[in-house]
Amino acid sequence: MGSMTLKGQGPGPLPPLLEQYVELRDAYPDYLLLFQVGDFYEAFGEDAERLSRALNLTLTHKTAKDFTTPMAGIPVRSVDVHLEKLLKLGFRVAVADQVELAEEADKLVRREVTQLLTPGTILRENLLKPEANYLAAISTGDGYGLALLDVSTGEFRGSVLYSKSALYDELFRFRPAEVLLAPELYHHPAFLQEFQRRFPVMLSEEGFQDEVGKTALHKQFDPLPAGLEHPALLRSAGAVLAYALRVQENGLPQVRSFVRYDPGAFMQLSEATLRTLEIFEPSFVGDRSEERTLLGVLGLTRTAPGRRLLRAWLRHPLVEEAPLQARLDAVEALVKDGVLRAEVRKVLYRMHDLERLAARLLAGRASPRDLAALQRSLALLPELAGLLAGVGPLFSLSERLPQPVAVAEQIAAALVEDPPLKITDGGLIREGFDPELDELRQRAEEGRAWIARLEGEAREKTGIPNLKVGYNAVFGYYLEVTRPHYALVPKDWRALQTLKDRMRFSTPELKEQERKILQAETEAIKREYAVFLELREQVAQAADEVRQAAQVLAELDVYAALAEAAVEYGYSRPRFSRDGTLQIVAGRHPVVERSSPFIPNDLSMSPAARLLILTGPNMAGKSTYLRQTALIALLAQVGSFVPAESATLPLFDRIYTRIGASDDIAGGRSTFMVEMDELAGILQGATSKSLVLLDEIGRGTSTYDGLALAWAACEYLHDQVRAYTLFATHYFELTALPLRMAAARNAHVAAKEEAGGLVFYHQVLPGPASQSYGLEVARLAGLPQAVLQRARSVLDSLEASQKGLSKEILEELLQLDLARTSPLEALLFLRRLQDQLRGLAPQEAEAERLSQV
Ligand SMILES: Nc1ncnc2c1ncn2[C@@H]1O[C@H](COP(=O)(O)OP(=O)(O)OP(=O)(O)O)[C@@H](O)[C@H]1O
Repeated sequence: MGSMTLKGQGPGPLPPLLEQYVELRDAYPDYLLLFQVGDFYEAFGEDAERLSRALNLTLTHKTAKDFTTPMAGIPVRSVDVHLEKLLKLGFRVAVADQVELAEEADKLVRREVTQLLTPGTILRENLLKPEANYLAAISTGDGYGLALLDVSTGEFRGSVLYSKSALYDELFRFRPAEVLLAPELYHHPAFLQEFQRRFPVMLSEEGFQDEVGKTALHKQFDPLPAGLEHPALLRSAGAVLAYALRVQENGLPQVRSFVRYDPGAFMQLSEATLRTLEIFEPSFVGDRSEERTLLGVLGLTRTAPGRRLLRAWLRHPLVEEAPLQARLDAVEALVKDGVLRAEVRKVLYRMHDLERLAARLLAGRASPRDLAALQRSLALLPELAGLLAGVGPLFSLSERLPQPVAVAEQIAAALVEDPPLKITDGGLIREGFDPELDELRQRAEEGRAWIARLEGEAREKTGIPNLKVGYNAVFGYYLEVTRPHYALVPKDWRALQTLKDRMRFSTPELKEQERKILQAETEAIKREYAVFLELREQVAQAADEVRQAAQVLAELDVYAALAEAAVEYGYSRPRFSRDGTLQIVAGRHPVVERSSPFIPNDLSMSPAARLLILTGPNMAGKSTYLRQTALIALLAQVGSFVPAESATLPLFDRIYTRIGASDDIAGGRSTFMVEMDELAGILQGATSKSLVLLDEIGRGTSTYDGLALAWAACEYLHDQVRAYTLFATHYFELTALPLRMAAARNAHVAAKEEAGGLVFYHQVLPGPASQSYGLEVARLAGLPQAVLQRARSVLDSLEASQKGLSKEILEELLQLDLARTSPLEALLFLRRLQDQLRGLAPQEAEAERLSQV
């Protein structure tokens, strides 16, 4: 319990309302408490300040006798919007509702915390994005145990990672909304700092206390699922579950299994690769538009589960050929049959998010509308299965597609067509479904019919021609008589209300009928509620089937989306080579080509030609070429068609990219440090089956250091690692590498200097570039003339002083035939080289030597 204090001013005691607030607030110390006061959720004191800052709300003050404290509030009716923002900002929120009616004005009503919300455990549909929403936990002990839980679908999985960088890469793929760290990590300042920098999400060490995790696991699963034998994984899985159970107090019946997966079964994609390839998000900070990402271009799915699956496939490409061919077969079938594709996508468009629906069903939280949506979706399944049945590669989908027809029929028989959202207001259940309900409704109906007849009968009996029967909320049913006819009102009528020119009456019979109607109606609503709960429970029996249907549909949706993209954008089916051949004909960058005309380019590599040195002026298109190569390889291993006329590729185990400068100023690391860090990771991790893309390595330091590092890295990749490497560089010196390395080649991106300046062809051709056009690009960018002129003269003198140094010396060395060189000749040759390297002309060199004698 807290200290019962509230930031404020004045000597007075806390008023009772605030005392109640402080008590609840202190019971949930790590949460931001939203405290219902009538139509508003309020926060007070410091929390009011936090809330107003977070949501940009006006800060007011709550004032009592001799006491005042800051106050901020949000209207109850728009709470969802604000909750969504708070969760996104990483808050945990406790919602305290008034749980009794305010009967007297001054009485303090009871309030209780009715909901806990944290970013990683959201179940409420209107607070969720279509994307998966993961809660992650990490602990150590013979590697890192990583557990991930998506409460909204029940997906529960985990893995063991054996290095910190592998852990980060994996986390970066899943992008958890909230992370629990075991105490040994949470209290490790260096780790915590680095972690927070990389993943600015809600962090805590909760769920790891003593045995709560184990207890939670044993309660959830009996026996424990396989895969939890690893101690660190067991701890993390337990923590995730315990934490989620604390928030979702009604339990997590939607969590039915745990899957331990092996990251080695997928292509490794480092965090840098996911970023630089702009698969999910544009890397340019100022640009948040998703269109500029691979997902933005390919994301033609029509259902939420399909969208989540596409994301999952993109972040975990496969490394085995057989399943990829199966995916490609399915995509191809839908590419070839445009009518089928259109039909399938049309049906999918009408499907609801069955995956989350199944989770809500299991959690006992499905609303009448959920069931109606389920029914409509299930009713589409036979049609879909029919569409797929005749199509070879899609046949297995149709076979795996369950047909819970009985459930759909049951819902259709029980539920009205367009049910209300709430289950407590009645109007849910069809006539003729439940005899008891029908009877209650019948009774109410009889009462209403009696009242309907009453008007005519009473007019006749009393002779009051304009007598009316009416209803209002305060008095119930009444008979209304206007002033001129007051004398005709029978004695036994009881006056209810007198208005200006009319009076309202009741009779014992009317009251009796009214009571009957009311009672029948109340009971009917109760009965409807019970019937609905029963229906929901029965439907929940089919939740596993619904979930499986959702999975099959998601897969179909992804195939159809990939096929749609393939047709729409002119992609072709990739082939996989066994001998390591890589042959891309007319490859394109899938995202860049969407927004501007694009020049396709070829690429040809093999184990015998696996290092490509790519030169060319700035802006020529070097990094675009590197990126498109990576994207084509990635798409192929997702099972998608690729943006190329044709493409044959080896199956890569990893894609590494080191492209563009990514500063990490917040993390206190220079551009160069980040670059070297990433390079180190690549050189350590890459294998002969990896695709490595390096752009201007060594740029961040002095020219010679940079050149030397670039050179050495190339050599290492060529000789030791033997990875497929594309190396884009401005160091012209590196174009000499192919002279010395058997499997290295030169290529350049063509540009030509013309009268008007530099013309870019964006065309990749064999051989090195003729020169670097840095100054020309600078001129295009509009650098002042004076600066350009000065740069030109500096460049001239630099070039003069280096003249002959690299190219000529290398040439001479290479041409020297040692078998025919005497020791003296060799010595003289060496001296001449040394003089040249020192930058001395022959006469100067002679003079210097004489002076030394
Ligand atoms: N094949 C292509 N067809 C059409 N436009 C292209 C092509 N390749 C690149 N571009 C365009 O040219 C511009 C420069 O491309 P890119 O960034 O790849 O050049 P770069 O050679 O890597 O430059 P720098 O050396 O300055 O990094 C981009 O705007 C890109 O859209």
